Amino acid sequence: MKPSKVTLLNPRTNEYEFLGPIGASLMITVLPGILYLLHLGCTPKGCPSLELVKNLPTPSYFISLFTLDNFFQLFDLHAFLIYIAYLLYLVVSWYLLPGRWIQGTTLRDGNKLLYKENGFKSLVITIGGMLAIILFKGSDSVLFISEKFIGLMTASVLVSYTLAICVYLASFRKGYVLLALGGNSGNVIYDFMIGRELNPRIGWFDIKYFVELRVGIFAWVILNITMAAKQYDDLGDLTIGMFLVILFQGWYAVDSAYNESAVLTTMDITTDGFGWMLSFGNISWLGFVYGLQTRYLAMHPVHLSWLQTALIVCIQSVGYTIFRSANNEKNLFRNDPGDVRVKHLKYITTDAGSRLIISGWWGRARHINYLGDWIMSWAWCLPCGFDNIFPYFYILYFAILLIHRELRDEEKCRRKYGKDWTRYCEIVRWRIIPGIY
Ligand SMILES: NC(=O)C1=CN([C@@H]2O[C@H](COP(=O)(O)OP(=O)(O)OC[C@H]3O[C@@H](n4cnc5c(N)ncnc54)[C@H](OP(=O)(O)O)[C@@H]3O)[C@@H](O)[C@H]2O)C=CC1
Ligand SMILES: CC(C)=CCC[C@@H](C)[C@H]1CC=C2C3=C(CC[C@@]21C)[C@@]1(C)CC[C@H](O)C(C)(C)[C@@H]1CC3
Repeated sequence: MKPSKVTLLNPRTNEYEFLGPIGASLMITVLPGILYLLHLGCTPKGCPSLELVKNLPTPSYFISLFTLDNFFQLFDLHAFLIYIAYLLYLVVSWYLLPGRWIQGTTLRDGNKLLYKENGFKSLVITIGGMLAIILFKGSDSVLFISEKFIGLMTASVLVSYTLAICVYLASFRKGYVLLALGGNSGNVIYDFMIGRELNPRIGWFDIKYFVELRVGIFAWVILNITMAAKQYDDLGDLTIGMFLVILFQGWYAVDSAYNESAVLTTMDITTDGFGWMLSFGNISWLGFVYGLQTRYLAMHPVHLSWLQTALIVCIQSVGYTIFRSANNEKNLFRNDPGDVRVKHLKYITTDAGSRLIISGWWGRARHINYLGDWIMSWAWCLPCGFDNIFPYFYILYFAILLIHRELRDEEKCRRKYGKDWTRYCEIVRWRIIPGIY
């Protein structure tokens, strides 16, 4: 019998990533443990806390974290309701705020989806609202968020797992469903982790796009402002280190929202299904790990010298310049190669139709933008001083993420461009760090 169009569009694939079902099982169980370890292990009394040092995280210690008693200590109904109210706020602001409807890239079924672009407006209003509350009602008016940090984090974990389960189950509904090529292996654990449906939607509401650019990033910014308010409430002043971190990370978040349409060409939107990885990764990991430094500084203020401050500002400036100019160069070249700012760039044509830049930033390394992003992570961590390694976890995590992401992107491009990609790699030999890697 001739396979249906849907079957042809959703071929079964057994090429695993992330070490397949075993890797997926480890991610789904261990990463939440690391999330709690980072925050339960860092307290005002110590970071890591003496309790943690005594109970070194052996497997049995990890398992002991997941007892029902511990869960009910971590679960706070009031915090859960606050988090649900936060999600409702995000959905209502997406719905009510005006915004352009922009097209995504062409899907393999030939369709193009529309996305509402109003994230920047929504984030600016959210930041403005937070600052207005602190200005008019005092820094202590938002401290309930800091006091309920673990409860809010638990709420985010519950929401991320619930959302991933619901989207996974909905991907088996009757009718036409476009699956992610890498998320249709048939292995439940793996497909649940990597994401089975490519673009799960409720009407015009794109779940992946909304989660990718709102839930985690907005929580990150709100928690950072809250930690700064806590430090101000404790000290009567803000240390320069805290100021730098909330400025740099707030800038990164606003920059992401300002360049919202750029996310439509990332592999998360074009290739990956929406599963546990993007659900937990955005909602809980981005939301509660990316602000590790401000939570540390709220508990353990660090005073920087002007020379240290100047050095950190330089590092951020170098990182952001590489990050932003490299991303702009590619995005501009792809959208309008005749633009005066990019028409000088050299490129190679490919049988796939896209052009690959071989000069400028993209002639230095195949993912020079990742290098800029990682350099910025140093500027986010150095303000925490050198008394403790906890805040520097982000640098290690991010290096692993970007190296792995580059390998995934390389595989995607090799499949797409074939010999043209080999030719491109002979011209642009370095992956991320020119002359090194
Ligand atoms: N803070 C965080 O946690 C994270 C941040 N990021 C950041 O997001 C940004 C985007 O990264 P990412 O989503 O991985 O995608 P990239 O912006 O790196 O784009 C990769 C794609 O660009 C195209 N491309 C590759 N080489 C060339 C070239 N020489 N000329 C033209 N086009 C080229 C290919 O797509 P095509 O098929 O169109 O050719 C490739 O798949 C990065 O700056 C990264 O640092 C990313 C992940 C996590
Ligand atoms: C621990 C775990 C499950 C990791 C999953 C990885 C995710 C944390 C990241 C995968 C891709 C991401 C992107 C961003 C944040 C982190 C995750 C979700 C991003 C939204 C950050 C801001 C950038 O400007 C971006 C929009 C380009 C980026 C998109 C990818």
